[in-house]
Amino acid sequence: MTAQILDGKATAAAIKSELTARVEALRARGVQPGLGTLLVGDDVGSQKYVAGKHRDCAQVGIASIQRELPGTASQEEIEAVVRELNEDPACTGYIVQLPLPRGIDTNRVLELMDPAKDADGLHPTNLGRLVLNEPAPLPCTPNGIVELLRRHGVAIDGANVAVVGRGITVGRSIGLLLTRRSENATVTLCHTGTRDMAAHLREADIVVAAAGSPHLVRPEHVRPGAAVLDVGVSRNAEGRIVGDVHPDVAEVAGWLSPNPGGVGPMTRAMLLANVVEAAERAAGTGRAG
Ligand SMILES: Nc1nc2c(c(=O)[nH]1)N[C@@H](CN(C=O)c1ccc(C(=O)N[C@@H](CCC(=O)O)C(=O)O)cc1)CN2
Repeated sequence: MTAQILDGKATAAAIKSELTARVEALRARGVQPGLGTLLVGDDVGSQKYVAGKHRDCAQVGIASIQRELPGTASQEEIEAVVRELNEDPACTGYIVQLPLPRGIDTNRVLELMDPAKDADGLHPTNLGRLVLNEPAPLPCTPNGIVELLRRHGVAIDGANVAVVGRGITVGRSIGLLLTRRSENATVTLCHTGTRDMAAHLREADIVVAAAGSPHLVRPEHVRPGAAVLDVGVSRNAEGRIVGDVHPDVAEVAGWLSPNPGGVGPMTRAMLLANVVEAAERAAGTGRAG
């Protein structure tokens, strides 16, 4: 068996073209959505992701507001920019690029954000709304994974899903999405304390590998025909991306997301979707109420 590709690049392009039409409709009503980003420090990966987010904005007609601080910035300096973005009327939604430098209290920064402008869906109020099944911006990578599976016709309803990794942007939040009635999956969250990860993975119809551990998921861990999503990003000596999924998994899986070209572009597309949805909600034309 050679797995079919869960093509994030092509799917994100289709979503962006749908969003372009929605942004045009907003602009026709005098509403200009604007995405703000706060990048702290000089991590090359983070710089690249933020640059990609602003390129996407330009493509779909969303305005860009870019704020940068050096890696030496204090908690107070970071919080001052967050307050500015909360107040800036041109910024209809924004993100704080993660991770923040060591020594910064990330939760305090996220909690200071205006939840109505939280384009990442990571503010505690919005994560709480997700738990309560109330309308909220959804965390971008989990939402991108759900959309990628849906648009490729992979069944989620009733599926056993094994997630590897308990980080805030993916592992901890994806279970909240996938166990909603609308998705209806059964989710097992594996982490470094899990006794027999292989046993959980072998039971899964869908595997989400988000541990940041190169080639952690190997062919012998995967049930033939399963869908495997490779979210982890590590870099080799040449700076190339190495995912969490061993390339030989393609011989066993039914579906596989490439890395790069899978979940990354979907993360960016769903960020734009959150910005557009928030602007639509504010303009009284929202889909999500
Ligand atoms: N505030 C946030 N911080 C972080 C998030 C997040 O959702 N919100 N997720 C990740 C990084 N991330 C988004 O910020 C992200 C990761 C990867 C990509 C992407 O498009 N990757 C490309 C490859 C790019 C490359 O060559 O390096 C791909 O997969 O094809 C976009 C966004 C952590 N931080």
